[in-house]
Amino acid sequence: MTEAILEVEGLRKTFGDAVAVADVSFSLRPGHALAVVGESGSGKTTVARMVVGLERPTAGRITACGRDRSQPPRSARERRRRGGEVQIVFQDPYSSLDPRQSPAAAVDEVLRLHTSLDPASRRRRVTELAGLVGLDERQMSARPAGLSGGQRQRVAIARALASEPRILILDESVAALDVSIQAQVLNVLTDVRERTGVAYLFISHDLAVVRQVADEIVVMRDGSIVERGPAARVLDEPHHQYTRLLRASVPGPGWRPARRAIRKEQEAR
Ligand SMILES: Nc1ncnc2c1ncn2[C@@H]1O[C@H](COP(=O)(O)OP(=O)(O)OP(=O)(O)O)[C@@H](O)[C@H]1O
Repeated sequence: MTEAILEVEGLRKTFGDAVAVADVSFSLRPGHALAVVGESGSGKTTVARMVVGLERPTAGRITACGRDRSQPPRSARERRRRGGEVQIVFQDPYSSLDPRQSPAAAVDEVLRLHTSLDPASRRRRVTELAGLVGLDERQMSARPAGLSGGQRQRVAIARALASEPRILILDESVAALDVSIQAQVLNVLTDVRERTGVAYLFISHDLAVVRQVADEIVVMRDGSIVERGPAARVLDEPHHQYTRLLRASVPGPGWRPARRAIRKEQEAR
């Protein structure tokens, strides 16, 4: 079995008396996509923030690319290396970009920080990354205000990929987009994974979205994992009642109000 690119063991985070993440363990294989699902407040974002280094774990271990990152980095170099290995794309494409900076300049900034490419090679790489996410030259030199939500999220993905991360965390990255635009960005993510071999940690409350991208799923409730397994199995034959509840609350073909769905499940057992 391939060694995990990301390993999380016994991860815990408390804020004062509040337990945001109780005890979470999972692993992600290179090039795979693991979704962390759960309703609002279940601790998904806190897990993502700890993995990328924005939040310090109260307990537990995070190993990415074979190196421990449970403790803060000891040097600027270490910080930069960690930043290169794991990148994150947030939910809100409107606030995640500098309004004064063109997408090309934003991507170039990351290339300058994380690579030793000369200016001409950086320009070529900016064009390559733009192609990877489906943005043209005009869009790459526009101001973010002149781009649509989907285009901005493509910029955020291109910028995140500029450091050639092995792991990309997508924290509700398509949640703010219209359904048709969501589908386009999810297609971009599928292409990117195929072409680069990057692994995804995909945080979402939306099971319909998760179905399109994830190989495996962990289901979080109140800071703990209540179910895990291959995506199709968890979505089509959930073992845990909470997963059934989540699934039942997704409007779509066969949708029923959650309470009734749960009662029916219980009656059927
Ligand atoms: N900085 C913080 N200070 C205090 N409590 C926090 C902080 N960050 C998160 N929490 C709490 O931790 C719990 C988990 O929050 P988290 O954002 O990780 O959940 P989530 O599943 O990602 O939900 P959402 O999708 O709404 O962001 C919540 O009860 C939240 O209020």
